[in-house]
Amino acid sequence: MNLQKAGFVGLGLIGGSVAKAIRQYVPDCQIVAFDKNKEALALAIQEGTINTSCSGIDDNFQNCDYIFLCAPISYNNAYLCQLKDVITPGCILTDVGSVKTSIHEEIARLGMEDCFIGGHPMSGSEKTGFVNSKALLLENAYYVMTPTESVPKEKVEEYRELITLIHAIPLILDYKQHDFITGTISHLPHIIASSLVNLVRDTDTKDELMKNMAAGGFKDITRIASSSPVMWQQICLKNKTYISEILDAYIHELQNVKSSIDESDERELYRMFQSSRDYRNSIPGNSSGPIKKFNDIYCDIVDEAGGIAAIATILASNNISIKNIGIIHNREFEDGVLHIEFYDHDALERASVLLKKYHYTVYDQ
Ligand SMILES: NC(=O)C1=CN([C@@H]2O[C@H](COP(=O)(O)OP(=O)(O)OC[C@H]3O[C@@H](n4cnc5c(N)ncnc54)[C@H](O)[C@@H]3O)[C@@H](O)[C@H]2O)C=CC1
Ligand SMILES: O=C(O)C(=O)Cc1ccc(O)cc1
Repeated sequence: MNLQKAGFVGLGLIGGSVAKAIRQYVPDCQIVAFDKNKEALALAIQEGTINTSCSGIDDNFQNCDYIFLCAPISYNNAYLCQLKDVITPGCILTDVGSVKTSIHEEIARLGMEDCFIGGHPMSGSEKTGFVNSKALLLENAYYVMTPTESVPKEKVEEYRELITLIHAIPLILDYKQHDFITGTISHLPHIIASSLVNLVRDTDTKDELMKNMAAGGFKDITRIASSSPVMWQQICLKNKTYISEILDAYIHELQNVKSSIDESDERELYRMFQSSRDYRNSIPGNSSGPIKKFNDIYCDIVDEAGGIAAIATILASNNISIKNIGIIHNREFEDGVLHIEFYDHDALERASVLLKKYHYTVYDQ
């Protein structure tokens, strides 16, 4: 894999995170970027993430090995026409959009299939903007690739290597299959979260008792309702057919629950909660997915000086060596958590038992 120059159109949460990951793992790579937000570009230059800040899709984008489209979906699609005149032979054009069918259709319409591999990192958060971007966002997350039929196989392999290099997990899917899957596991949950929040707002008492009494369950399943409205508006519009189909299936599911409640069907209600609990518990702790064995644990720590040192001391005094340690923030641990990597699985298991004994909350992978 030879990555000398990468271009970014849109340098927000996801574009910024991919650019930072490339900067971290391919430090000599030249990175050029255009974003309509000049502050994001200025910050990216100041932090050393990018080398060149562009005022549009101009000649700076020539000779890129990869160009990443990381703006909201409809802008990515609209920029393809301009990019067609700028990209150099051999350049791979990719995007990070949450929906893939519309960009594949536009690529086909413009006859650009030879250079396009759709992309979608299955990680993110409800936050937006370059300021919130970080290379770690992509770590251990699935990164879906949707190559066209005609893009050279060696280009797909090179892209796969790049994704692995930035510590994400490549997964090749057909773009339609991608849209059906993400419609179910990502787009529907966002719609449910937002509509539930709106239901509470619309039925709350004058003194906002519901809002103030809302407990963990409500907060857990509605965190994503704080996401970018423009992004989710576009996702719903671009994945309209699948989302509509999936909503029908979900409404049917809700109607079944309602019937069970109306009919006081004890057995059916128990079956529903039992089967959902079993399936939910079978989802790996690392929700990004693959059953890949990591020697890592995540541990809550008190936010005060000496918190990390206390843990390091407990481990060291029990002859457990740490390979890597640091605080991370991602979509699973939004408030921050201590990530500890060990050299082997035995060390991980001993550390987990030990830290629990000291009353730390430990999340095993
Ligand atoms: N937020 C998330 O959790 C995830 C988002 N995505 C996809 O990533 C893409 C970007 O989303 P985020 O990074 O989250 O949003 P963001 O709002 O953090 O970043 C978008 C960036 O694009 C720029 N932008 C907007 N319109 C533009 C235009 N016309 N020309 C140039 N730049 C423009 C904005 O200034 C901003 O810096 C979307 O297509 C979304 O579907 C993919 C995975 C996860
Ligand atoms: O924050 C979360 O839980 C998310 O679901 C993030 C997310 C949002 C959009 C995507 O296309 C992929 C991931």
